[in-house]
Amino acid sequence: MTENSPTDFTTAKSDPRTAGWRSDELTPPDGTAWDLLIIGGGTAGIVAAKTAAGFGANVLVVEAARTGGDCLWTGCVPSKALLAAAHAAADARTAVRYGVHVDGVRVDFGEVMTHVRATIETIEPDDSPDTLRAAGAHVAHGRAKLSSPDTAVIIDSSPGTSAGDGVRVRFRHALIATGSSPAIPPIPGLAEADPLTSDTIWSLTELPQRLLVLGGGSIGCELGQAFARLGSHVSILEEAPNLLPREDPHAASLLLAALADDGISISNGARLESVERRDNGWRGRTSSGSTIPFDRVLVAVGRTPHTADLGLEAAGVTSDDHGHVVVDKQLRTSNPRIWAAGDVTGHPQFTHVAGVHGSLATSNAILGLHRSVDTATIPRVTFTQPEVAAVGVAPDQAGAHSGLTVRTIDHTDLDRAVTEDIRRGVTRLVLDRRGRIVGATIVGPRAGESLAELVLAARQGLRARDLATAMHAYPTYGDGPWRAAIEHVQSQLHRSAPRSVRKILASLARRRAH
Ligand SMILES: Cc1cc2nc3c(=O)[nH]c(=O)nc-3n(C[C@H](O)[C@H](O)[C@H](O)COP(=O)(O)OP(=O)(O)OC[C@H]3O[C@@H](n4cnc5c(N)ncnc54)[C@H](O)[C@@H]3O)c2cc1C
Ligand SMILES: NC(=O)c1ccc[n+]([C@@H]2O[C@H](COP(=O)([O-])OP(=O)(O)OC[C@H]3O[C@@H](n4cnc5c(N)ncnc54)[C@H](O)[C@@H]3O)[C@@H](O)[C@H]2O)c1
Repeated sequence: MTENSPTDFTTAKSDPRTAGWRSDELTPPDGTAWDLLIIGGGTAGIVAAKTAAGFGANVLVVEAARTGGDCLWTGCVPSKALLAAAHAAADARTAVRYGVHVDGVRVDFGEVMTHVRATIETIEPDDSPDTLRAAGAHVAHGRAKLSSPDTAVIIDSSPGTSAGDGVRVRFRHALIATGSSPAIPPIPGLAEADPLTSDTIWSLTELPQRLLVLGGGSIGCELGQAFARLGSHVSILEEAPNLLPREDPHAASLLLAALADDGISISNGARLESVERRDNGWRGRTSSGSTIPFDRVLVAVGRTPHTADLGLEAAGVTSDDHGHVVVDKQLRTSNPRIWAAGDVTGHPQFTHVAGVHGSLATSNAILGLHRSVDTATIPRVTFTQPEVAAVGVAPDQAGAHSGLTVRTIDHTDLDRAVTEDIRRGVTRLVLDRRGRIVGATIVGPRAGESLAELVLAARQGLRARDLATAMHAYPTYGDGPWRAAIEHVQSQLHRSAPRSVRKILASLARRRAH
């Protein structure tokens, strides 16, 4: 796998190449060592910098490109802005099912991308160098490389500056928060087809007519659906038997049906073997013997951590076979002075994880705390329509653990889903022997929002009966988890209650259903 380097996307203020970023003095205020040197100014680095400055520490953030990182410039923010436009187009086209006729839906891709850029520019000030300085951190533009267990060299990489030997800085603690880049598999002919990635797709000025998406994970499904709804003919090729292979297969099958409704051709269980040029574009050959014609290909097969040229060895920091920095539960590396946070650690790659990591590692480093990361209740949401949201144990994994029960509520007769005529969806709760919620998967509109109470429940060890006794507003999608919890409580009562009580419960359940 090779790495792609990020490309320019906007001309917003925190891009040093367009705004003449000013680097702060690299000598620490006490003249000896920085309390915390942060390498990388993405989500993990930014949260760490604000946390450390809040503790009164002398903190220096070194960022090689633009503060804000992947999430702001090429990840969550542009992808959700693009999806908002795509979903609006699809809603307009399908409004006819409510008797609302929206004739002649036309997508202007240039205007869609203007909306995407405007979204970034609105959020960008939260992550800018000036905001970090206002919080009390020092910010430098440059590439940092660890040079010993307590020093790093910072090389200014702004255009017009000569690389030179760089400036050596000393630190009491350092945080590696260098993130990751899209991986490109070595497939014959792929490089010649100038593959797009989540870094470069934002520079498109025209909608590709035929887009091949390699990988049916979060990026492949989100961007595949976005481009299909904006007007591209999209094919998704996923080597695993299901889309979103980390999620419950039932959830994946509902998403597959929705993507097929968008006109997307999906090939599961097949690999791309080679790519060759054709007169009118490109053609991919798959391991199942089929061919896929396309104009552009988007590669979304996972990510490579940024550790290749970081001086890990000189600093005594261990990395694993994939290049991820190895950390313990407290996010400390094999060098006790050095910590790591976010995508570079190999923990689930989400902005909320990067942010929590940044705060936790900094508190442990600066205050000497021993807080551990919670890996059991990390929420994950794929922002397709329908959304696929999950936390904890996936329902299909429940069988692998003893004593777990799955409660499933199909959305076909969930009143809110019926009123909106969006009945393709499901809520599944995974409960342990004591009825505690240890996992949940929801597919449907705003599933990410519905998930929040289940994340809290799983984190706090709440039981189905706690959820069942909390009144939920009618009609909401929150009815899905509520009904699943009630169903569980009822089944437990049925098991233990005498026949007369069971009859009363059954009649109550019947009345509730009417
Ligand atoms: C298309 C897409 C959509 C996504 N959508 C979501 C979503 O909806 N929700 C969600 O939770 N997550 C989403 N993610 C994932 C999320 O963007 C990442 O998990 C998150 O941004 C990781 O943050 P980070 O701070 O670890 O790394 P990054 O944001 O990558 O920051 C690392 C920074 O370090 C800098 N750097 C690297 N090496 C050096 C060096 N040697 N010296 C100095 N600086 C250096 C880089 O320039 C970069 O700015 C998405 C990702 C993609 C690609
Ligand atoms: N909504 C969100 O939170 C969100 C959205 C986008 C990205 N992300 C984060 O970004 C990370 C990277 O996203 P991603 O989609 O690149 O990775 P991913 O790991 O989510 O999915 C990659 C997919 O590509 C498949 N694959 C791998 N090699 C392949 C090959 N040669 N041919 C065909 N398929 C192949 C894998 O089986 C997998 O399903 C995700 O893990 C996620 O954490 C999050």
